[in-house]
Amino acid sequence: MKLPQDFVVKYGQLLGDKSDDFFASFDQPSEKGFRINPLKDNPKKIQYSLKKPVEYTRTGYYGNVSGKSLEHQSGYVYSQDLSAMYVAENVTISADSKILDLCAAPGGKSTQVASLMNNNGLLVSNEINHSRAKILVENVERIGARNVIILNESPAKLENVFKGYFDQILVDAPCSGEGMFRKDNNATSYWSKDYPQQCALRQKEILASAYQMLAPGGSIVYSTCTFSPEEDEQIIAWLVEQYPTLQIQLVKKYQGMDAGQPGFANGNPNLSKTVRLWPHRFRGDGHFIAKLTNLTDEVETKKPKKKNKNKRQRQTKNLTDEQSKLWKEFARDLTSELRFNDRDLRCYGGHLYFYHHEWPDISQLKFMRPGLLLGEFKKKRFEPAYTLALALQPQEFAQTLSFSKTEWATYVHGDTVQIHNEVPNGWKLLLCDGKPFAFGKVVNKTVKNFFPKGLRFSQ
Ligand SMILES: C[S@@+](CC[C@H](N)C(=O)[O-])C[C@H]1O[C@@H](n2cnc3c(N)ncnc32)[C@H](O)[C@@H]1O
Repeated sequence: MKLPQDFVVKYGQLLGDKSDDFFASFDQPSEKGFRINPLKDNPKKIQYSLKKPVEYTRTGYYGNVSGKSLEHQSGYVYSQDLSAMYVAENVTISADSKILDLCAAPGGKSTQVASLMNNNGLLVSNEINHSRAKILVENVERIGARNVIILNESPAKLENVFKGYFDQILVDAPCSGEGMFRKDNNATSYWSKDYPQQCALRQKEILASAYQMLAPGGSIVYSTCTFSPEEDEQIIAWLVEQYPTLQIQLVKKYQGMDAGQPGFANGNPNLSKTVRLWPHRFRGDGHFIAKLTNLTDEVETKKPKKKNKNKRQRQTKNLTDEQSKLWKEFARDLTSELRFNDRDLRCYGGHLYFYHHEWPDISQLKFMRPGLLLGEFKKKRFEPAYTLALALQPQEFAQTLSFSKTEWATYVHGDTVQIHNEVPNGWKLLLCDGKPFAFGKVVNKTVKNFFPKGLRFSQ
């Protein structure tokens, strides 16, 4: 690979006699990894080999998964770089954790955190870029978590709502992406000598917002997929100088992982508690990870919320009597805990969501998914969402219908499926190999297709 000349000079100086190995690593293929999803029923019953677990993760394995497989479509597996999958392992998760993933698209880390939360607490997954936020929605919905809100906001806007709120904040920052050179040849074309410094300015702004949203005792996990000291050790050195209540925590180093280098910044010895995953020393594409805990016990008073009368407010209202009746009719086939109390149901523009009544008010923010999408009200009927199907275990819906792999392929392609035995008409949770993958509606031995149009694919 042709690396930018300034890059070669810079890392030649920083790495000395190790730099040849570093440069050579860009010509080696990336080794593949994937994670399984403990939110699913029988998460290990998949076609992929689980013989090679990734030792520094709870759910990671070496190997390649196909984006067109049943396991991928139904959210049982998620393909992820071997170094990227160590980041979320450093987020502390407890039963009622409030967690923010501030720079979340396409969703590698959000899906990992959500899959480890066991549907407890709250994950707010945010992405500033709208088209990337749509991809985030697709990826997060597939894993079937019930405790995720997906937003499309700038970090500064989030501060108005979430000041001092989160126990854990993940900042997987936009960066100069040097760890992407191997995968994406284009990544070298927008790299320049000054690029890391420009990225560092943006990272500081993002972290300043993150700090405002951190609860006393809470932690920030900061990561990049780049090697530049300006965006790694120097950012952490700046952060602890700027916010003295933050203390750098030790990130555990497994085989092939190196300590962050104090000499790459201001010499603060605590920087060696951070971790560097170099591509010539480790099997992934490369990452930097730091964890900092907020040792203050002061809770700043909330800023009063400014009301902007000209701003278009989304319509947020609870259910009409008719909507409530239609939902209850459908929910009879759900297990009792999933019938949801009215106070945990919200309707936005005809779409029904599960939104726990104790979650904060997000009506002034741009949201992509205000909670778990349950379905949509259409002229005097309720149509359950694909998202709900993926959030269910087979035993949680009374009406199921099992498909063969061929029938599954027909359905995800967008076609109807004929059935040969007597099955009562109505909504069915469709299963293949025991895995819920969509809702379908049986009408006189035909399963009408409700697979989302934008997600259809052929084998
Ligand atoms: C490294 S990527 C995140 C990858 C993601 N965490 C994952 O694991 O799939 C960084 C993200 O930050 C977003 N971003 C860019 N500028 C930002 C800003 N000023 N504030 C917050 N996020 C920003 C980018 O759109 C991008 O999606």
